Amino acid sequence: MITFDGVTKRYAAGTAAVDGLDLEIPTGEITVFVGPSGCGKTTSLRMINRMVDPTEGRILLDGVDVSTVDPPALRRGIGYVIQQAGLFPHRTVAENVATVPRLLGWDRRRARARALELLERVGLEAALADRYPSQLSGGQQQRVGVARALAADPPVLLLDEPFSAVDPVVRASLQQELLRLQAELRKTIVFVTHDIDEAITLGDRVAVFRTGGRLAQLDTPERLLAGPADDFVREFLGRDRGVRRLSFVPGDVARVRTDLTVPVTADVAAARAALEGAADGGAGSGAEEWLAVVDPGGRPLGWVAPRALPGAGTLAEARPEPYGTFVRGRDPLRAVLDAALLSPSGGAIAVDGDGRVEGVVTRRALDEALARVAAGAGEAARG
Ligand SMILES: Nc1ncnc2c1ncn2[C@@H]1O[C@H](COP(=O)(O)OP(=O)(O)OP(=O)(O)O)[C@@H](O)[C@H]1O
Repeated sequence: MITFDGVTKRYAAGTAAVDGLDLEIPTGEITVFVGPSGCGKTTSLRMINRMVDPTEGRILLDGVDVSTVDPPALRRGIGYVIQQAGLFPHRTVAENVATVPRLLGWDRRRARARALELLERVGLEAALADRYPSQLSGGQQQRVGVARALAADPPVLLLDEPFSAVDPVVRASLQQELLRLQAELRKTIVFVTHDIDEAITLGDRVAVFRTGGRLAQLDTPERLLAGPADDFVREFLGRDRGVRRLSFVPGDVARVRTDLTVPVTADVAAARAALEGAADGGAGSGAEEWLAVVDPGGRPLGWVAPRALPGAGTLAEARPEPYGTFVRGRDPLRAVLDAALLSPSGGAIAVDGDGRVEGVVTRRALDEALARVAAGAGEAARG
């Protein structure tokens, strides 16, 4: 755990870059510092590894005041990655990654083996190990930067806008890669960005800073989206806050019905009987619900409206309409909504991890789920 205890930083010019910061950063989680330019994110980050020392207050790392620790010793336990990766241009990729192990006295062979292992971990081919940084793409350089920071297996990682110099597609893949790595490594990560979407994607908790180096709100992404503390945070979170919040609500809050799925080989009379049965089953208005037609392998073929059922024969005579799917038990409610918006039925087809149909979320069930989420947002806002 990293604790900021009444931390203020004033540079010579006078005004505070960071002002009275109290903050706890839990072990094994990603905490993101986000806020507009100049709000003191980088200064706060650099006080953790003593690249900057506070004017007032203390920073504790697992209870130890970092001002009492010799900076080189402190930094051995803290990996650090900056924008543009900051690689040594005249050292190869493997030498860059092996820098800290070599400083720690590892022999050349062991340090190289560790470097190669880490390059693989961050998704780089071993063939890149003997190139120089200038021979890599921006995204590859950032991966090397992350590998280098991980080389001595430090418990803490400080990442200062590490992905901001790469294009959005590469950036999204680096973000996913970091989340995958973190699921394995469980480091204590402090990540600085000015991009609120990046903060929401990566953070277990997000600290929103306002200009003047003050903390505006510290919360989980979900709670931040549901209940911004004030107008500054609300503005900073930007548009689509309600829909974005659905990414944090499990899709399972929407009830899945199994009585509206019919195989394409079923005959129309049986399908009609299924609809009548659904109506009698207390679920309401079954006779008006659309049916999800599945192929013999259990995969979806599309929706059929009751009024579009053929007069006789099997459902193979019907013309299925477009559909969207979500993976039950995995995807968030946002994916259920998205799937529903791709379907003229207004409902979503639930599939398992192999794409086989498990049931459907009807329009009505989705409405009920959204209403519950909206009620929850009201509670979060009232606090
Ligand atoms: N070495 C320094 N000397 C004087 N002032 C500084 C120094 N470093 C930062 N500042 C000032 O402190 C304030 C906070 O800077 P900091 O770099 O921490 O902000 P930031 O939130 O990381 O901004 P950005 O997103 O633009 O990088 C700014 O007003 C900046 O001008």
